Amino acid sequence: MGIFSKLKKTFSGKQEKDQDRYLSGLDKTKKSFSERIRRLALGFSGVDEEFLEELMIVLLEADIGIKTAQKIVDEVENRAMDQKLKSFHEISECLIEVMHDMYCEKEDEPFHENSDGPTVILMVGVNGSGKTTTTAKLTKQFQEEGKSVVLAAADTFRAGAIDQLAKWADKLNVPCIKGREGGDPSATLVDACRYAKEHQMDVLIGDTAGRLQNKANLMKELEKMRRVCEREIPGAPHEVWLVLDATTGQNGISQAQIFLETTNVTGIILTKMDGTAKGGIVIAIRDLLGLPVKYIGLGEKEDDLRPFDIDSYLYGICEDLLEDD
Ligand SMILES: Nc1nc2c(ncn2[C@@H]2O[C@H](COP(=O)(O)OP(=O)(O)OP(=O)(O)O)[C@@H](O)[C@H]2O)c(=O)[nH]1
Repeated sequence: MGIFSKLKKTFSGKQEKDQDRYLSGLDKTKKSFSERIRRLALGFSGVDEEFLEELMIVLLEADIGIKTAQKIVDEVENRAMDQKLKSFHEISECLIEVMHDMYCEKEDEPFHENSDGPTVILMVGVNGSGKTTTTAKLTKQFQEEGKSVVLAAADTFRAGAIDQLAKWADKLNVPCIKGREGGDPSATLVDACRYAKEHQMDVLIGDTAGRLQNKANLMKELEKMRRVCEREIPGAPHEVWLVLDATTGQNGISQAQIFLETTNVTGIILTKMDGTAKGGIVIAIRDLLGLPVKYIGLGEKEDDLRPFDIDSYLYGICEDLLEDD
């Protein structure tokens, strides 16, 4: 069964709330991606140089990035030759299949849950990427799984960041360990780890500052945070999630690379997917950074976060093309 039939079988007609949010959150990407692919169909007369060039442009417009886009184009060309694909429908299905296979090439590690005490998650990323909002959204998700959560407002750098997280904590009714503005974020994390152990919390989420002004400083700060967490709770931090703003496109990938060079990131959370037509960045992240996209942010409310799933994502961006089937 081809990927189009598989996606249709899995998702068509499903009216669940979760899936609706996934689809509406990807609406901008879907509209522009499907529209551009359909435009490609107009002048299609086979997989020739002109077609491959146009396909490359479509992928770049979706923010897949030049390296990854080139790989996809080459692979579509190879498969089209090997499998003697002729019609535009076959080619567009092959394209989605190549994107799927590229994402699935690497296996995802499951959530590193600490079976022996609180699971510590550190949120890292540049200012404004959505760390604080995502921390709140994650809190809600863990609460829905029946887990207790404590927050650590370890962004002691940005004025107002502590209050912002504390407000979310009030709203979600979870404890929040607050640092002092301008204070040492590691000290806040130590307090939070101790609180989590003492109160037998399931999850501790640490919202950190996103300073990128100097790689050496960032490295030092992140290393210290890891060290103090590990000292308080062996194996912590169990996850370090890098929050990236999808609307910053390829720029976001460069930022990510700096974080990857400075600390052991275990996953990506891509925010503001609802605000961009360039959702192809998911594929570029996977290809260039090798990291799984754990969650995607699809809005500003606490419910607007979904675990990333490659099939739902591909269905979300190519749903209109399936109708052409
Ligand atoms: N549309 C949309 N907006 C989002 C999403 N995630 C976060 N935002 C908004 O992005 C803005 C920045 O989010 P914050 O959570 O404050 O970002 P931050 O990384 O904590 O920022 P600093 O505290 O400055 O480091 C806020 O206005 C959020 O409401 C999302 O998935 N979709």
